Amino acid sequence: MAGFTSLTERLFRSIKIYQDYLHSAGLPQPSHTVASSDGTVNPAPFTVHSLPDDVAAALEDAKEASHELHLLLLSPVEQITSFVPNFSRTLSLSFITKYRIAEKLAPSEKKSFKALADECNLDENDLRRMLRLAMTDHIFDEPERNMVAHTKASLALVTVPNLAFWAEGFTGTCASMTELPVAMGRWPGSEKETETAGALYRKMKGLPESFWEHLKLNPELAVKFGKRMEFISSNPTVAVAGFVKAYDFSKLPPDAIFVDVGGSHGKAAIAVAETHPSIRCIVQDISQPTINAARTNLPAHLKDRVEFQVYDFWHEQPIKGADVYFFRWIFHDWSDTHAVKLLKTLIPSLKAGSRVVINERCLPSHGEASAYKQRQHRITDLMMKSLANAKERDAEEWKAIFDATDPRFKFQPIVKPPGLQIAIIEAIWDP
Ligand SMILES: C[S@@+](CC[C@H](N)C(=O)[O-])C[C@H]1O[C@@H](n2cnc3c(N)ncnc32)[C@H](O)[C@@H]1O
Repeated sequence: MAGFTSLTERLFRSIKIYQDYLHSAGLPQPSHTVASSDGTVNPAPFTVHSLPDDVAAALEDAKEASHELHLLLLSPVEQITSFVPNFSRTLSLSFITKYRIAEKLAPSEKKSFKALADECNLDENDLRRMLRLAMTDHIFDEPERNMVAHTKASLALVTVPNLAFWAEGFTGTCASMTELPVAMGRWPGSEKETETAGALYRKMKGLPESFWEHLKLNPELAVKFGKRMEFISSNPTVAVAGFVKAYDFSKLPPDAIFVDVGGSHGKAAIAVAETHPSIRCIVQDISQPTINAARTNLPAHLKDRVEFQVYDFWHEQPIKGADVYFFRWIFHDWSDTHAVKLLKTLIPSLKAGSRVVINERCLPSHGEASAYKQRQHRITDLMMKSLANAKERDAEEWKAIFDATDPRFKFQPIVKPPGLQIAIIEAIWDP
């Protein structure tokens, strides 16, 4: 664990690199204030500017050092008590997204709490109290008493595609996650998707206990879920482009067959086909409407090389002898027992040398990453637990599910491309 002085020096050094770059590139210094030119869609919502690699690394380093420094500045008691505000802050975001408050305000407009409350059919005092809490995170501003204006963060809820859907869903998931301690005590080690924090929460609301059942019965939620996934995929540290760049395609025959299992709209397959002109891709998904939409939206020049197929991955894999069976964000939705079952459905279709390639998180092992770098992995892991008794896995757990399925799977070294949150996990079939 780094000490106070070294963290301060790191912070000073990395901020200087970032500031010098902004200065030399003629870019504005960081601020929360909406500039007159703001209000347009930011094509790269996760970064304010597109930065050279070394400057992006310095910025990341500054975030990490300031996070650790902040924790060192708190007393041990404050470290504990600061958890309460952390949780409450999600409530104001939940309120803002539920009532679409950000959309009611133009980029450079000032509007009274009263006018906003009237537009949302809410009580003025309730709205003021929630927004004033959000303002402590610089989400909205009160430039003069009782008047509300956008900050860059509140405006992002309007201009960044699907961010508001993601925030609404995420704050809802946080609410159901509060049942985790109860669920873990009631059903220790359960792998059933109906014995979860989410199930307890949904039951209280009279909804189906299984998340997947809930999604199936609620088309409106399914659409929102798709939008949230799209937002998550727009994060460059998890985007499919990162996989395409990092995976060594030279290992495959030039005319390889690449099956994107549970591939949704086929983003991964399309990216592979675009960059590798002789690879043929098949996208499989259980959802007929998803496959229909994906077919309609496929760029015309890929029609010969990207096919779509409705398929339920709990049944035997219909594409025999493919070179790659690719799974992105599939295994983390399922417990270990299910993961083994899923791998077994592939076995009758594998040829010698077929590869199972998984593009998901690989949790850091002990001492591998700082607390700051671990946090998002740990949150996602518990989110999957609360959703369906599913999980994120570390390197040992990934190997264990292949070993438990069949010793003919030869597990390969896991690749963790620098700057990406998601890893490449691979096993080769060796009969
Ligand atoms: C978390 S999304 C991942 C989508 C895609 N791989 C990606 O990276 O964006 C899970 C996908 O699995 C699909 N799915 C769920 N159960 C399935 C099943 N039994 N068979 C095939 N696909 C399934 C869903 O329809 C959804 O598109």
